[in-house]
Amino acid sequence: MPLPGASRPERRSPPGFFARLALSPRLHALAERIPGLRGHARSEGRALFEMIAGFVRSQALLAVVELRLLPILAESSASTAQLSTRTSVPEDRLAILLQAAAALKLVERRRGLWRLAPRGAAFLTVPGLEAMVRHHPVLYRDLNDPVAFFRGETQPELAGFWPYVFGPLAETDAGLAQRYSSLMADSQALVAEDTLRLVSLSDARRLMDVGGGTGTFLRAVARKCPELDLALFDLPHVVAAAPRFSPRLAVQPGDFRQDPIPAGADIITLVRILYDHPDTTVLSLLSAIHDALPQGGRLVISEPMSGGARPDADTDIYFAIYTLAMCSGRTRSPAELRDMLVKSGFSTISAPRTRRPFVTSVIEVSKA
Ligand SMILES: C[S@@+](CC[C@H](N)C(=O)[O-])C[C@H]1O[C@@H](n2cnc3c(N)ncnc32)[C@H](O)[C@@H]1O
Repeated sequence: MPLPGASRPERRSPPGFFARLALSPRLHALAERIPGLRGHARSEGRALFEMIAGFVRSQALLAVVELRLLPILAESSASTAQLSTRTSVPEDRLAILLQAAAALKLVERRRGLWRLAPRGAAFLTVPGLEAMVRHHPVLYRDLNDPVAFFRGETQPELAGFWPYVFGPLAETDAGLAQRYSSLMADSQALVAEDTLRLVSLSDARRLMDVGGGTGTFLRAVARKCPELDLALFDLPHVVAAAPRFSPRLAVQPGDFRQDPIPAGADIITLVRILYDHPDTTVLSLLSAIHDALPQGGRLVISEPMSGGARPDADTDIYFAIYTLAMCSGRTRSPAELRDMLVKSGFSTISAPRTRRPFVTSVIEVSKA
């Protein structure tokens, strides 16, 4: 029996059965000769290569976006020489980028001319994608030394980025604030669409969106439920820029880290809010929302969530590492959120629902 204070031997267990098999080079050679296993081995090989080379894809995409190749091709098809003139990229180097873009299925080549492919057209059409790609160099720089990053030895630029965009400093750089508020508003379209398909508002009377920015989500709510009274709660300098788009909209400036959440709504939404904040802030915000809701009132949490016990390739890589770089919040699993909701007084908590985990997942709770 270990003495008090003595360090316990670490529990170690060997890799699982399939991992042990995969560690055997002989099995790899054998797998190539057995039809059923051959397909599996090759798709695993491809998955490994995609993982290794993923950063080059993202940077090729960034070049395509920054050079505005897709909007140019949306106007009309063009030769490599014509595109070289428009982008000031030497023809031989641009040919390599265009070939990569074709491999990404963003563009395609017909009779010597490049044209927009359906995926490239979708990229241009889905709101927020272009702005999202264009803000990624910040995260890319933060991950330049990933070991130091995970050891916590770096000072990520992203940690100052969003506070700068939304914080008081933004008042001195309106252009930057506008650009990234637009990114939030643009990317909100998909989040709102999925959230409103997953949540019924038929019995609601007044909905308050806490941290609702300039009201993009509420505008989507108003389109779906024109009879609903709406309230927008966000920091004073953020709501100052919110268009008063409906006589049913009440704007309620406040700071949820120090002000109470105003009462009066029977449904409160938190859309892409909790993952920006540490556990202490989240717990006090959830308790304040519990206080503000009437009996039977509902809280809807909508944001990308970790897969928890079943890791999710989109949220547990992109969102979890993004929020780690922000140094303020974290991407939580539904089980973690459920624990925090219980601690905040909520008891009836729905199972998480999602249409596309990389867009958002929704948890609904009601006050008993
Ligand atoms: C990630 S944005 C999400 C905006 C919007 N809900 C959406 O999904 O597009 C976070 C929002 O929370 C607001 N916010 C951050 N801290 C806040 C606080 N202490 N009190 C009120 N709002 C806050 C920000 O101003 C910003 O509008």
